[in-house]
Amino acid sequence: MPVSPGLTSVDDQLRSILDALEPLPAYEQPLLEAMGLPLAEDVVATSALPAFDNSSMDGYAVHHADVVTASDDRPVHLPVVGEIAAGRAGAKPVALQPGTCVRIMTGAPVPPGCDAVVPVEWTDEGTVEVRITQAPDEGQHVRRRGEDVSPGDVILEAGQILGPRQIGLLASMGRPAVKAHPRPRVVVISTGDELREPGRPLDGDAIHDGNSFMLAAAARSLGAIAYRVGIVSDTGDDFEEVLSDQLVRADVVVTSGGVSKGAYDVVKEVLTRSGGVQFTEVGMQPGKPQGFGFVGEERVPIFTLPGNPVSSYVSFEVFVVPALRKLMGRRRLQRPLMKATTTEAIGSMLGKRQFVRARYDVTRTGATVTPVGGHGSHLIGDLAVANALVVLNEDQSGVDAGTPVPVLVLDRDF
Ligand SMILES: Nc1nc2c(c(=O)[nH]1)N[C@H]1C(S)=C(S)[C@@H](COP(=O)(O)OP(=O)(O)OC[C@H]3O[C@@H](n4cnc5c(N)ncnc54)[C@H](O)[C@@H]3O)O[C@H]1N2
Ligand code: MOO
Repeated sequence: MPVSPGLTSVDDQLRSILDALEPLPAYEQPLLEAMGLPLAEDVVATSALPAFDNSSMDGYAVHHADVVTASDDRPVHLPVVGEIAAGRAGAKPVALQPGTCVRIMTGAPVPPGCDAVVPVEWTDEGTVEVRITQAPDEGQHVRRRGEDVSPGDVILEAGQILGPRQIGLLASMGRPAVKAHPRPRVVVISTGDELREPGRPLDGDAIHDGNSFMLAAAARSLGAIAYRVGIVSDTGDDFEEVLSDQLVRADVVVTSGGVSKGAYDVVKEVLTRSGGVQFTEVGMQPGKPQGFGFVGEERVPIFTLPGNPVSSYVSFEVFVVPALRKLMGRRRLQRPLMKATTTEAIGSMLGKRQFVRARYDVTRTGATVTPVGGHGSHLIGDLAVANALVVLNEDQSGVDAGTPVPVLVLDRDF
C-alpha cells in the first residue's frame, strides 16, 4: 500500500524541500572555521613537502662512502666542521666536504653532498671530532624534498570533508584559509503559551521548553550555527515580530509547535496569511503536520515542525538534516539506512512511514535493534534512551521479532 490518500509521502516532501534549496555560496574561510565542512575547491600543491632535503635524526650529516666501514671494532673518526639546527640554517647552504661531517638536528636541511645521517646513538657525540661505530645505509635518515607531496599534486578534492588531518596538510602547505560553504545559521523558535524556560518555575499547566534546546543542539551537532531564540507566545503579532526580527541572522528558520488543527496554532495561522509556506500532512508517524517554505524579502527557508517533542525531533532528522547538509555543500544528504535484526515485534500503521525509536547494538552475531517505549509522540524520556530509528515503510503493518529491518543510526557522522 502506498501512502494514505490525502497525505504527502515522506519522499515527495523531502524531494520538494531539497529541490528548492541550493548550497550557500562558498567563500574563503580560516582553516579552523572550515573544520567539518566540505571543501568547495580542488587544492593543488603549490610547493613540495618536505620543502627541502632534511634530516630525520639528531646526528651527523656525512658522505656515506666515508662511514660505510664503521663498526664497533673499526670505528671511523671524522672532524666535525659545523652544526645545522632546524630554523637556523640560513639561506646559503654550505656543501659538505668529503672526509668531514656536520652536526645536524632533526628537521634541519642536509648540506649539499650529504647522503646519509648517522644518529648520535651510533657515535661518541664528539663536537670537534666524532667517533662513529655503525654505518647508515646510503640515504638513510635523509627525508627527500617532495617525497610526500610534489608541486602540482591535487592534495585535496572538492567535496572532501575537512578534518584534523586535512587541515594539518593545508596549514603545512602554507594555506591560512580555504574555500568552503559556510555553516548555515539556524534560528530556532518554539511557540506555545504553555512553555517556560528551563530553570523557571512551572505555574498551572505550564511545561518546560524542551524542543528549542533539542533542535538547536541537533543543528549544532550537524555543524550548523544555532541561535536559540526561545519561547514565543501563541499570539500572532508576537510570532510575526520575532520572526521578522530574526530573519537578518538566519540562513534557515526552524519553528516548533503551532502547526496542527488547534484554535491557537499560531505558526500555521501567521504563515498561511503571509504566504510562501506550504503546510502539508505527511504520511509519517511521528511527524504528520509539516510546513516548509520561504519567508521575508530574502526568502529565508523555514521549517515549521510539529510541537510534540518526538515529532519535532524525527521531523528534524528526516527533513532538516538533509536540507542543512545541502546548504553546507555536503554530497551525501541522507543518513544511510543500516540493516539490523529486531529483537522484538514492531507494529506499524499501514499508509504511513513509521519511525520507531530503538536501541541499536552491534553484537558478536551482528547488529540488533530493540524498540524503546511506545509510538507516543510525547515520550521524550524514551527518545533520550534511543540511539536509532527503525524505519517501517508505508506498506508494512509490522514486523516479527527476528526480522532484518532498516535503521537510521543516530549521532554518527555520515
Ligand atoms: N485534531 C487534531 N489534533 C491533532 C492532530 C490532528 O491531526 N488533528 N495532529 C496531532 C499531531 S500528529 C501532532 S504532531 C500535533 C502537532 O501539534 P502542533 O505542532 O500544533 O503543536 P502544539 O499543539 O503546539 O503542541 C503539541 C504538544 O507538544 C507540546 N510542545 C509544544 N512545544 C513544545 C516545546 N517547545 N517543548 C516541549 N513540548 C512542547 C505541547 O505542549 C503539546 O503537548 O498535533 C496533534 N493534534
Ligand atoms: O505526527 Mo504527530 O507527530 O504523530 O504526533
